[in-house]
Amino acid sequence: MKDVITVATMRESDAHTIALYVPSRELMYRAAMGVYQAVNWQGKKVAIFTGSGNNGGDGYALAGILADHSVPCCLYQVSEHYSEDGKYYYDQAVEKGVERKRFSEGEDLSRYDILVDCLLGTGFSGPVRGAFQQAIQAINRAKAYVVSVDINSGMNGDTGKGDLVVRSDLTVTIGYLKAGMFLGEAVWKVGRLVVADIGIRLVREDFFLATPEEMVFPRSGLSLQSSQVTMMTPGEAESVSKNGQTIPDVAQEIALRSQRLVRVLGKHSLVTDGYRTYFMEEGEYPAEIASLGEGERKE
Ligand SMILES: NC(=O)C1=CN([C@@H]2O[C@H](COP(=O)(O)OP(=O)(O)OC[C@H]3O[C@@H](n4cnc5c(N)ncnc54)[C@H](O)[C@@H]3O)[C@@H](O)[C@H]2O)[C@@H](O)CC1
Ligand SMILES: [K+]
Repeated sequence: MKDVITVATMRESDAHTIALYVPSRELMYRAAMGVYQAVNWQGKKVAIFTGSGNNGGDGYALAGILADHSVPCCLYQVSEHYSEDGKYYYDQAVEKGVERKRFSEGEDLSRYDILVDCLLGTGFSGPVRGAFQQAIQAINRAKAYVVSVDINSGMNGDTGKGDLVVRSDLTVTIGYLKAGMFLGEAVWKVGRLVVADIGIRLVREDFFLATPEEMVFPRSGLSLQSSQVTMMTPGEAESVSKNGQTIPDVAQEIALRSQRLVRVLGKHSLVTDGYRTYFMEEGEYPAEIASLGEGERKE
């Protein structure tokens, strides 16, 4: 079972891990290494777009790792500000001779094979401001393969919403899957999704991505083992409604994104096939689900 968490949980878990277990600089290096390992960079021309926070810092650390592996890359800085750890890895990248540019509108990006989006991560809120708007537009216009780090820039990590959002071919999310990646418009913005495990200790669990074997209906013992079923969200109604969504909304959207059945556990359970959402009293299950076939009944 994989955890799917909110931005608040991610940020609290980051802080908890840094306070007790792993220095933040080490976590940033691990994040960048996770991105490095998720992509085949050899022979590619790479541009990394960096913002002002630690998401930008991941980009600076990645630039250093690429330099160590003789992959040419250019840093496009969209802000002149750095986080503390970001500045550390920026200085390292400079020492390693990485090319750097201030991003300006109308930049010709046609020579790059891969664009890396390190503009905005879990610290993003509100509408995209200033030069970040032009940078997101430029990334989305380009023909290159786009890799978003942690969260597609401009996307709300809890709701999947955003007026101006990077469209990625691959999103390497740091630590844990974020709920917004399965909701709303995220369906159209996130290509492939992978998780880079960097050793973050979770402070709480919000949602789960479950294996089919974990989808056993009470009383009947019906187990949905078909490949159609992998997602389960026992998220608390309270935390879901913070995003202005009802539980059926959340389940339905996650189902649409994942093309899987979704079950929200609780006193009343809920199952959706991506088109319709079924409410169930404890111990019940809808006839449509039951008719999935004998072969799918648990022995
Ligand atoms: N130490 C940690 O907490 C770790 C953080 N990591 C990375 O750091 C990210 C979080 O870093 P931060 O908390 O610094 O936040 P971000 O880097 O996501 O963004 C914060 C920056 O964006 C700016 N910003 C916020 N909203 C904006 C808007 N609407 N328009 C334009 N600019 C806006 C803020 O002024 C701030 O400078 C994660 O997504 C992840 O990529 C990873 O390196 C792992 C460790
Ligand atoms: K990003």
